[in-house]
Amino acid sequence: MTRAAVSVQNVSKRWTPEGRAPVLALDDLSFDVAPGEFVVLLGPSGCGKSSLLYMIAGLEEVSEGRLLCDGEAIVEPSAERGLIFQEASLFPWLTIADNVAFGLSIQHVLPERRREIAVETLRRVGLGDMLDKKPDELSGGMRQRAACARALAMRPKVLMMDEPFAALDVQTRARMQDFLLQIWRDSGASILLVTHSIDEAISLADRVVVFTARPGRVKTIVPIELPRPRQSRDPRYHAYRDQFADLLADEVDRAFAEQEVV
Ligand SMILES: Nc1ncnc2c1ncn2[C@@H]1O[C@H](COP(=O)(O)OP(=O)(O)OP(=O)(O)O)[C@@H](O)[C@H]1O
Repeated sequence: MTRAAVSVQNVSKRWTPEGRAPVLALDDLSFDVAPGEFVVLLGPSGCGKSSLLYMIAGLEEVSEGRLLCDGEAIVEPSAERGLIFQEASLFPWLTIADNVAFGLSIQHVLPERRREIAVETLRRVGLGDMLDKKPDELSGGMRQRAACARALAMRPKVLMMDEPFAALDVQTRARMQDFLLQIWRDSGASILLVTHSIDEAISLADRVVVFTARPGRVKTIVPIELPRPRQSRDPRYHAYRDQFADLLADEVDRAFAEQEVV
């Protein structure tokens, strides 16, 4: 049997904000991500999606349960598990090529090889002409592609993305989704992507993990059985859209109700 790229086993996360009562963000979550699988996490605001990514990235500890990457317990950050945020977190004082090369220096790649890998990866994401530009000279979509290049250069087994396209306009977002599917196929990495967008989930995912309102639990896991590229005109696409809208409606109501009580 193939080992899961990521295995989430009965994971709970409790945050204890200073001077306030503990918050149970995630409660007894279990699911696996297969090697090369594209999994989307969908759920109402505050249900713990980002918390889960931080824990898989090794930036936060689980309160209970176990997290494994390729059969090994996750105890700290690793180049095997890249994390990309909504706003590309590039160093503004470094060129795009140096931003990509910087991650490789942490991996102890020899300096001459770093530049080569950076150039090669930036070409793959269509930024071969932008090597010596600084991040603020690029558009939002280009900065996100540079952030993808920085993560991909490390050859991660798992690429995690926290609402990576939420700040982009509709057209750029659609192009970035196509771009992401292309690099996903090329790299063979597993992807775990958080989104609030039902359409993004249907366009991208092999499987969608739907979370309940906080504390986040797995409400259901829906495989998207549509050929790629996915056509929003397809009646089956509409059926998925209705299914997710119904699944989320109850949870969003619950999340609001809780906020009103607080
Ligand atoms: N560093 C932290 N310290 C304390 N509480 C936190 C921390 N990070 C998250 N939380 C709390 O955990 C809960 C889940 O937050 P999280 O950001 O993981 O949810 P989310 O599903 O990603 O939300 P959104 O979709 O709005 O980004 C929230 O109640 C949040 O306030």
